[in-house]
Amino acid sequence: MSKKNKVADTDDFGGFRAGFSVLVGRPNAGKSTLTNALVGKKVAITSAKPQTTRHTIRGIVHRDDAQLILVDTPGLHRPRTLLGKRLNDLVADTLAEVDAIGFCLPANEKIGPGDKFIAAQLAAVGRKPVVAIVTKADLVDKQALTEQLLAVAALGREVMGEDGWKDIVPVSATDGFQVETVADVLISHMPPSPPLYPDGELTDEPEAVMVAELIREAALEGVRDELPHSLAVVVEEIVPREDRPEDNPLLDVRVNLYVERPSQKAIIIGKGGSRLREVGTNARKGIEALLGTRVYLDLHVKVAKDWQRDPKQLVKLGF
Ligand SMILES: Nc1nc2c(ncn2[C@@H]2O[C@H](COP(=O)(O)OP(=O)(O)OP(=O)(O)O)[C@@H](O)[C@H]2O)c(=O)[nH]1
Repeated sequence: MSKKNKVADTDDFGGFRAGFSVLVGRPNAGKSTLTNALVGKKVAITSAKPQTTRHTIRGIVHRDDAQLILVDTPGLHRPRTLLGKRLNDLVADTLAEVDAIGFCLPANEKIGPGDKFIAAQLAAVGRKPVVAIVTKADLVDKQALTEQLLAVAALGREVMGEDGWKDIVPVSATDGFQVETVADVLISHMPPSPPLYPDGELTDEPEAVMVAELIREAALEGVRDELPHSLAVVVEEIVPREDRPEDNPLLDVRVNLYVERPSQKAIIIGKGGSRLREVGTNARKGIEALLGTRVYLDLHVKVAKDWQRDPKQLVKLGF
């Protein structure tokens, strides 16, 4: 991915680095929790298609000197549901497109067949930097952590050859221990590159911008003359609904529509809420197609008289 985005090999972009990374590991290894800790907010947008990749962005770490884009792995951590060539293709595709791989192994569980299976897959990819991340460090004492680090190092030498993993980092995503270090280490393996995505809050990320645009379109349908520039759409949150079956996920998308006057609010909402329901239904179809998953769309219409003049609001609204 990043290679296609590189502008020139000779330019070092003022020391800026940007690229793609994937966290792999068996189920329950702590990948999602670590992703959220790294990204620093609840982002779990699914199935948006960034640039040239087919892979889902799980979150983006923005820094003054770097950008780390965490993508999802299809299949790697679910070996039982995929067989043979298909699995190998999927794995090879994902792993070939990232700049570094973070291999998560929990500190509090012995290395097992699931870990070894993944380790072997990683070794088969060859030449990609693999950073071993020993997760849930808070669950064990120092001695047990040391022992696990040694066992993980031994696994690295076993599958990757003498040099083993590029780095081994213990981390606790829940108490923040070494989360920054994980980011530092992964970023050290990113290539020199300009930022690949705009910085900022969820509202500035490509998926949220597109979601907002779909809602804006639907909300203005047929009433464009009455609501010219006074409508701002802010995606507050895109989060997966908890306790959904894995094969039938649902995303909660919470959105505020800001208008300037109560009369405009009435137009958007319509008689008894009928128009807003229609807006929601129309927008939802587009959003589901965009994100590739079912969506529960929660729309709120608010009057924010001065939003066009308030700099803080403007930033929030993505201007
Ligand atoms: N104590 C502790 N628990 C953690 C930590 N990270 C994750 N957990 C817990 O471990 C469990 C699994 O974490 P997830 O982040 O969902 O693991 P995952 O690898 O994304 O799991 P799959 O989606 O099944 O692949 C959850 O109950 C987390 O709360 C940690 O640093 N410390």
